[in-house]
Amino acid sequence: MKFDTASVVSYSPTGTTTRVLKGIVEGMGSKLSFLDATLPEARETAILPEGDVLLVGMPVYSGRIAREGRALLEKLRGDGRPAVAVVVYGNRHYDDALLELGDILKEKGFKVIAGAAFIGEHSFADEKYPTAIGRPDDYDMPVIRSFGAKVPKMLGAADSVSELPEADLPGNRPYKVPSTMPDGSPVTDVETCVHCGKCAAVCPVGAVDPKDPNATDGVACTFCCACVKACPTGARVLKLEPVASLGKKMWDNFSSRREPEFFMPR
Ligand SMILES: Cc1cc2nc3c(=O)[nH]c(=O)nc-3n(C[C@H](O)[C@H](O)[C@H](O)COP(=O)(O)O)c2cc1C
Repeated sequence: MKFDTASVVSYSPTGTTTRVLKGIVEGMGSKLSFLDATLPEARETAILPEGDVLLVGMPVYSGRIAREGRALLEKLRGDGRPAVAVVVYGNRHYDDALLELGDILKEKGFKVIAGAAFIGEHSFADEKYPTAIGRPDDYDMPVIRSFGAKVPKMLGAADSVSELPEADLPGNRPYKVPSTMPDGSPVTDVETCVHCGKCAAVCPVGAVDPKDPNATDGVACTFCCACVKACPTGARVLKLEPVASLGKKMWDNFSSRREPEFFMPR
């Protein structure tokens, strides 16, 4: 099948999903247009991708794809084109997220030919409770590229999209009901804050007031921890309980290394 260009759509508050997608694209070896739709302006002005194949990556939040990412996918139109669904999760599990992503892509008119679940540093990880810290790492990257390399092979083996088999993605319907996060968005230590504004600049939902980071909109906050990870002085932290203990809870229960999984017809 003729395959010249790939389009990539990413939503990635702490950057691990984007790193995974870039690795896949390296493995695919194709020309591409990369849409990082993490920040609100990018989501609003998103120009819908038009490549021969679409690659979509979303982080897993509470066993589902992240809410803001889901809203972005509503804008897509497949017109029968093939798509690859990728979820990135923090070493607990991805539950129904990959199935959900595949279902949305199908609903939008794509043919989902492959899916994968990769592991990324947990949003709540820190030096003390380092769940999946540094992932995707040097062991993951060749695996990620090898997944990418399989995509052009699959496409090349078929004469048309109708000949391409659909991927069977894992998960259950109805999907898991995401747990509601308790109150407790990140706070800023005024003594160590240097007022650089990075916390506000990286927030995917515009919840942080650049003039006063402690005036964070706790309703809009998705607990993605982009602000915490971007803070150059460590002033921005998850401090309020019970959210502050989630990092420890993850480490206590989900520190055994999980490995990437591919779902594509043989
Ligand atoms: C609110 C929230 C919920 C999460 N839920 C899960 C989960 O259900 N399973 C899991 O393994 N990781 C979970 N994570 C971790 C993220 O999926 C993981 O850190 C991912 O790499 C973040 O992607 P990003 O760097 O592209 O933002 C959650 C993170 C957040 C912020």
